[in-house]
Amino acid sequence: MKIFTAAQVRAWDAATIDEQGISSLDLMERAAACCTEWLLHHCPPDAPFALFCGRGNNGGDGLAIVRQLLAAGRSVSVYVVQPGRAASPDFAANHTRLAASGISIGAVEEGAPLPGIPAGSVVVDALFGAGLNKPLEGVAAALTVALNDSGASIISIDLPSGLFMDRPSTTHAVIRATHTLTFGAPKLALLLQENAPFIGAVQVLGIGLSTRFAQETQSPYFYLTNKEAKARFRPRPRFAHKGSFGHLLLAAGARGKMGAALLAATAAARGGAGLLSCHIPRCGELVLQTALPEAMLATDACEDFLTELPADMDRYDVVAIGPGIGTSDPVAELLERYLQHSPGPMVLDADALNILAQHPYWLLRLPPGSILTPHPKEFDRLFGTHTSDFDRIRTALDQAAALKSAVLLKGHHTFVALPDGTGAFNSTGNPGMARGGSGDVLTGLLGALLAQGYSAADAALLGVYLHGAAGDSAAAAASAEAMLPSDLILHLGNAFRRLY
Ligand SMILES: NC(=O)C1=CN([C@@H]2O[C@H](COP(=O)(O)OP(=O)(O)OC[C@H]3O[C@@H](n4cnc5c(N)ncnc54)[C@H](OP(=O)(O)O)[C@@H]3O)[C@@H](O)[C@H]2O)[C@@H](O)CC1
Ligand SMILES: Nc1ncnc2c1ncn2[C@@H]1O[C@H](COP(=O)(O)OP(=O)(O)O)[C@@H](O)[C@H]1O
Ligand SMILES: [K+]
Repeated sequence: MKIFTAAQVRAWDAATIDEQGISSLDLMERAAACCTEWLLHHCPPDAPFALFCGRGNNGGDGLAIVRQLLAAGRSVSVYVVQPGRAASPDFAANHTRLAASGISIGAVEEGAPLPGIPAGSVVVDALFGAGLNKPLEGVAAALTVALNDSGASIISIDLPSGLFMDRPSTTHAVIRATHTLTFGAPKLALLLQENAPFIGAVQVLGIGLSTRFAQETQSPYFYLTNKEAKARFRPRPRFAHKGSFGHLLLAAGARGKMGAALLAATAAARGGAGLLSCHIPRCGELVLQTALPEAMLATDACEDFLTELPADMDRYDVVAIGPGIGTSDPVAELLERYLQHSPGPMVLDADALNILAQHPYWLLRLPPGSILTPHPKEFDRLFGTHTSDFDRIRTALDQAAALKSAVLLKGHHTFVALPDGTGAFNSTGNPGMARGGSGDVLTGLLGALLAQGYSAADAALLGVYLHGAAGDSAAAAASAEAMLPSDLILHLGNAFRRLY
């Protein structure tokens, strides 16, 4: 599913109107009907609604929703911000239709007291949507702050008012929605970690926008859903043998951090690598051999941490390195040797990324076709401080192209920057995965997918999707509260089955 810019969203509406021979007012009615249906199904049956409308088409949606809620027999109050000022034609048409019903339409005016919100009301925010072109100020900003402070549930139509679609919004007043009902496809701003305080739970409402426009219009960003993951998945051929699926070398662990190595190794084994060898310090030998008999060991001479390259590096196809290795000087020197001698693409995670942050020019040695898996802190250590996620995703795309590798930015909607200049936001995963160890599982899985011959782009997209899907399966079984990162590994089978 593609993610469009504000200009493309406007063009999408226009193409739909043109293609379907309908008026923009008809499309507004359809969008409003989808919102009304959602509200009727998801809000308490006896809750009164309080709608706050701007004077653009977002406000027009709001007025149409009011009319539809009234027709459904619900109690509704409605306010328009500065109603005497210029309005869009479709707003005006809906205003006339609503006024004809006899309902009193309140006004929110500069300098006048703001309307009170009866306890238990559901607030619907239809102030501004995709047309926002400057930060909220004056009465709109004051109303936004008051609605946020009211404690009421707020359902935002299309976007939380005050949130820009494709640039940062963190320094001015923005509605803090409980739910955002957005039209057609998720918008860029709704996928970024920095906007988490504003967007609440996002619901994408299909309002029958043109599929032809969506297919034909280019966008650098897409939403990684089951469809995109399935398109990249290759089932194991019936006559395959273990040599068909590559040999992964996983370099992980140090004293006290062997859990990270075990999680990554088990995920690599379940992720489908044909052969798995683990380069671990001596202290981990017994636990690895006992807990994961499927793994071969390339045990380091050092008891407590990794110090030397395993012999015969050519035996391996892919190297995954980082979970739990520490950042001491000997380990850093070893990472440099790994970068020099890796026989194929690499997955770099955790401490490997922190070491690289200290030696950024080592990145030049990264084999093309590799995958870097930073979370936002590791990302900033590696590529410099960023003040916004919009900048981070741009840097990720630049780095992916320069390194000819995939660069992740992990989070609720992990961003996968691909070497071809496009990037995907993941649709799977849940807060039960916000635990130490979840990232180690991803590293093992990505290594296994690379070992099986997937390109960096396909491995990164599939790995991130499967990891989140395993998380969703684990949460369904054990709850987001009680699930463990090791449950992700047990549920990888369910995740793979979603791709059949
Ligand atoms: N047929 C369609 O297209 C459909 C559209 N749909 C709906 O339309 C929404 C987009 O509507 P929209 O383009 O009219 O913009 P909207 O967000 O209502 O803003 C209104 C105007 O406010 C102004 N303004 C901007 N920032 C401001 C600020 N900070 N403070 C004060 N004023 C500010 C600015 O006008 P300006 O001031 O620049 O003259 C802007 O034009 C979309 O999100 C969806 O809900 C659906 O019905 C589906 C069919
Ligand atoms: N709220 C969340 N929603 C979805 N996925 C999440 C969430 N929190 C964490 N994750 C996922 O869990 C993993 C955590 O990785 P990381 O931060 O490296 O942790 P660690 O290496 O300590 O386990 C990432 O893949 C991330 O996308
Ligand atoms: K809105």
